Amino acid sequence: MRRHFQMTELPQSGVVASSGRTWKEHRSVSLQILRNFGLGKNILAERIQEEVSFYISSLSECLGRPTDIKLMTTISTSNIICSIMFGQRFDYTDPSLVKLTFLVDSIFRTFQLNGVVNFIPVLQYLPGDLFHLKKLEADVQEMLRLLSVFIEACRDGNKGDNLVTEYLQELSRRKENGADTTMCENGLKRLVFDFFNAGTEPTSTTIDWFVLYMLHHPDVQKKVFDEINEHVGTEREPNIRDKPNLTYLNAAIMETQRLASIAPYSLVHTCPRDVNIRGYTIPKGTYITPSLDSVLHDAKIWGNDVMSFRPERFIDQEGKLLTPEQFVPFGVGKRDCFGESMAKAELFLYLSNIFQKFEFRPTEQGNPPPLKYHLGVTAVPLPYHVRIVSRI
Ligand code: HEM
Repeated sequence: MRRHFQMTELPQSGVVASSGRTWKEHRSVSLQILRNFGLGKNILAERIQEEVSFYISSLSECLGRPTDIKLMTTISTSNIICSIMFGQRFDYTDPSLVKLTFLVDSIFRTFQLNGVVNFIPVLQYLPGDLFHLKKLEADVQEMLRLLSVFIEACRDGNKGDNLVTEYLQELSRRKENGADTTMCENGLKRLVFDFFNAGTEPTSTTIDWFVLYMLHHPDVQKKVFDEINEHVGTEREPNIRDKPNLTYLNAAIMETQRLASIAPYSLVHTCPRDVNIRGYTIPKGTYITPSLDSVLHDAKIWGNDVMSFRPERFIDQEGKLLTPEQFVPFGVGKRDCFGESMAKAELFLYLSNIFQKFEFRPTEQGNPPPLKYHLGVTAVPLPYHVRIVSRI
């Protein structure tokens, strides 16, 4: 179960923060819709690949000069989720998309900070905005307003495959059949809000961390490129069918997810009933904050070099990729990440394509930016600049 957030404007539905019947129905309907669009198949990969081409063009415009790639990356990953939800992608300078991207960043930054208000609700009545609750409310309202415009634009039905139209059609079908459903207009709004946030920021932040680690480990960056060069070459773009052959890149992505541990406290759960674990009773309704860090950074699992960046730990002696069960960046159990397979396809396609075409260097030779981060819902590297050099 999820906990109930102290938010006034956000409909209590969708997938991320709902529980019980509402969660079950919204998760399964969404999964069905995304499967019809090709989740887990190459059709979705082709949509991602198309967006990656636009991203590469954008990076190409920044060659040679110090560049902060974060905004571009977030806009690009949000475009993939837009194409799924609304059946269209947007130009990187589209004012609504740029605004939405800033709002995602702001919401992820402030959500964890004001979490304390959920544990001690009386704090929300303190004067001022110490826990940024008012700011969060304003950001959420603005995001809902902008997303509602995109939702409305889907109602005329000429946007191609999209989640909004499919949801509305399924809702009508269930109503016509007299089904007892939790689906409703507010449920759609909340679903779109959930997917826009969850589907944009963690992927973009992982790419941001990967590039940062490559600045610190040029030897790893070289091996990533050499592997791409050997198995794909530079004449064609890497595609999803290359994934099984690029073992070192896959391992470097996993090592980034392990070490950066971008969702260190996952999402808060609520205990659905009294549970007894090793002699301790956890009463029904207790908030549970899973610590993914405690697994991803456990020296007993990963060895004494647990805090070093070493992709080889995910490769066995025969050169095959290892996926230990303790590799849990997407959470575990029934409420694990809904978008795991999509995120894995995105990370592979973005990173194989950009590291095939570019070398990323620190702006000051031998002096990479610090591995420091801001902790909100996710751990986001502090803004940094890179110098992008073309390999082709
Ligand atoms: C590298 C990228 C990503 C990471 C590291 C990540 C990680 C996570 C984590 C840790 C959770 C919480 C699991 C729990 O509560 O136990 C989660 C939930 C979720 N994620 Fe992701 N995620 C990523 C990308 C995505 C994408 C691309 C989507 C696209 C739709 C997505 C959609 C969701 C949703 C809807 C939930 C809530 C699931 C539920 O409550 O049933 N995520 N994710």
